[in-house]
Amino acid sequence: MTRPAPQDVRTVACVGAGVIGGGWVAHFLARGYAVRAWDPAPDAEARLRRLVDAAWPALEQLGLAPGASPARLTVTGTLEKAVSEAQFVQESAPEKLELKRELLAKLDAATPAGIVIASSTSGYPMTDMQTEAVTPGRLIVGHPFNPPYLIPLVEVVGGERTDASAVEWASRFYELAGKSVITMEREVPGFIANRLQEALWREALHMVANGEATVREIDRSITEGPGLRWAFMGPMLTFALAGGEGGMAHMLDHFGPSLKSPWTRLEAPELDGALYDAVVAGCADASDGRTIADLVAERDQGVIDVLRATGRLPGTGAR
Ligand SMILES: NC(=O)C1=CN([C@@H]2O[C@H](COP(=O)(O)OP(=O)(O)OC[C@H]3O[C@@H](n4cnc5c(N)ncnc54)[C@H](O)[C@@H]3O)[C@@H](O)[C@H]2O)C=CC1
Ligand SMILES: C[N+](C)(C)CC(=O)CC(=O)[O-]
Repeated sequence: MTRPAPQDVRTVACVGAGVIGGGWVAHFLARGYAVRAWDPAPDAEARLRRLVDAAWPALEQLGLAPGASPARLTVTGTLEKAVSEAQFVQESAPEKLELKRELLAKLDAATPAGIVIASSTSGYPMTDMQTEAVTPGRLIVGHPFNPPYLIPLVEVVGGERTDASAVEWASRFYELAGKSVITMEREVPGFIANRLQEALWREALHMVANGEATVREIDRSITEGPGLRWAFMGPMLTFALAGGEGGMAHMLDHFGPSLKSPWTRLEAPELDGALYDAVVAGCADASDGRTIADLVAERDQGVIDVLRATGRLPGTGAR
């Protein structure tokens, strides 16, 4: 067993370096880790370095750990080279179950014994992904939020064959790496936050499909409405306040019966060509000429402003 204490980790490997893998790379670099990354795409290194460069101004605003630098990123030519000296591995390959199964088995074979390997999956249970691994006890889900270098939350959960010690180790490691961790005691479909987001997203798609609301209206309904509260108070306590001095008990007495009103559709809509085109066109319209890079910069600044305003700028921690 070569698992270091979480506070002794110096080198992490990121396998799969797209939107989320790249975001993890930026996060770990900013936290002062040496990062070894591997991605099979021919243009992966250039893409990854562009992502890190674009994220760095935001990370500088948050405060870098001593010694943190993009120069501590090594992009390797093989998966084996990325993980051979890693003290933690974060997998962020495409969301395809068979691919994840094979990749996690490969990572398990190539990573030194005992080192914890986390998957960024948005929803596959680890039980379904760890089927091919020889030592599945060290495989966990560490589900981040985009961008991982700014959104604190990580949902951590193991599968049926995961050792409890790996879940505990990963939760502590992520905390030390500046994340806000929810450690789940058992596998739940969609984890917690994604299950909530998916419900909202499903209803948004129904409204676009039925011409009930535009993409722009849907986004504004959140940013000018409930989203302002959700940045610092979740939906439960927010609704407790809807009950006035009677709190949640009065809220339930008052509005509980309307839970049965047919406001929501529950079944996902068919993502047919018309809905696909309407959502893509609606987003282009709502972008008002801003490029994806413009929107990333705007989002990053917005998240930093909210974290600062609510007193939640993370400490940088020393390595
Ligand atoms: N995009 C998002 O908002 C979020 C995504 N996730 C999860 O993160 C994971 C990655 O998603 P994205 O970064 O969005 O996808 P992406 O498409 O941006 O990146 C995937 C990367 O994996 C690489 N890749 C392809 N085959 C591979 C293999 N066999 N081994 C290693 N790398 C391989 C691709 O070249 C690509 O660079 C998925 O499991 C996804 O569910 C989690 C949270 C949020
Ligand atoms: C769209 N998504 C399901 C991949 C999103 C996530 O998994 C988390 C996030 O960043 O909102």
